[in-house]
Amino acid sequence: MEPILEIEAVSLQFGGVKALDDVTYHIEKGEIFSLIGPNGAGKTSMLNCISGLYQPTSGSIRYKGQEIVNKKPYHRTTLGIARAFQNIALFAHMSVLDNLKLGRHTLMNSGAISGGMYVGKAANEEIEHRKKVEEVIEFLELQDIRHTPVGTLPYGLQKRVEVGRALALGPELILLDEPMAGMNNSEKDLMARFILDMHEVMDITVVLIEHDLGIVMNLSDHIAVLDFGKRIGFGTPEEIQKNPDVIRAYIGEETVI
Ligand SMILES: Nc1ncnc2c1ncn2[C@@H]1O[C@H](COP(=O)(O)OP(=O)(O)OP(=O)(O)O)[C@@H](O)[C@H]1O
Repeated sequence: MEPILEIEAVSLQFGGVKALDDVTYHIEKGEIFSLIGPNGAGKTSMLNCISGLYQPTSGSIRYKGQEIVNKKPYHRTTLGIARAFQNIALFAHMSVLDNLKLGRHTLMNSGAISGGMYVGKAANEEIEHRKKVEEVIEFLELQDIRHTPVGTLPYGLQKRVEVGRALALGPELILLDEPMAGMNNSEKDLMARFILDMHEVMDITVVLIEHDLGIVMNLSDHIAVLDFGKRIGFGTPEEIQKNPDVIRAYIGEETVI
């Protein structure tokens, strides 16, 4: 298996706080990879470094062999990296369909002027956008709510649309920050199935932050564990469950690994 993402010696400092401290691991193409760790361990900071929201203080992030650490977030999106946020980043008054369409705006090549000059090219782009959005609506079973304003939907469905917004970008690598937070068990099971299908049917590499360790152990091919910004574990679910540093880090947490 070839790595799709290589994180090497990444550190991120906020004043006196080391959010990430010399973290190294890699993610293989086509796998489901989870980032776990106690609260404040640096998981979201790591996703922010991968998506380009934060610039690491030092270290390297290579995507398909290419250094991306200095690339802007939208550039990373065009390379195939999409992100669903922990706190839903949708337009509440707009419909599900419009939120998904808007997500694809970053990928539009034909601006207003070029769109006017090259009608054919713009029209083709529009058809391509619609096709992708419809594919996501079908995949995430959003048909019945396609015209519903997102703000009126129950929380679990809003989370699903948030994942859909990232999926509509047609990524090769999707970053999911707690996509099941606040969901009941049946909603969690459904989201787990969508994640498995993203990987099996759509061939997307998935990076997941999730607090429910049962789900993490069931879904993941590999896991990296962070604690106080440091990598304290990296391996298969079986290896992680036996890792004494990981067990120690979780003592005091309510969860049993
Ligand atoms: N923009 C920021 N400014 C200052 N400190 C920050 C910033 N972002 C994160 N931190 C700090 O970095 C550390 C890691 O935070 P981060 O949110 O990455 O952890 P986490 O593992 O995602 O936590 P949780 O599970 O609670 O979401 C924390 O001490 C946090 O306060």
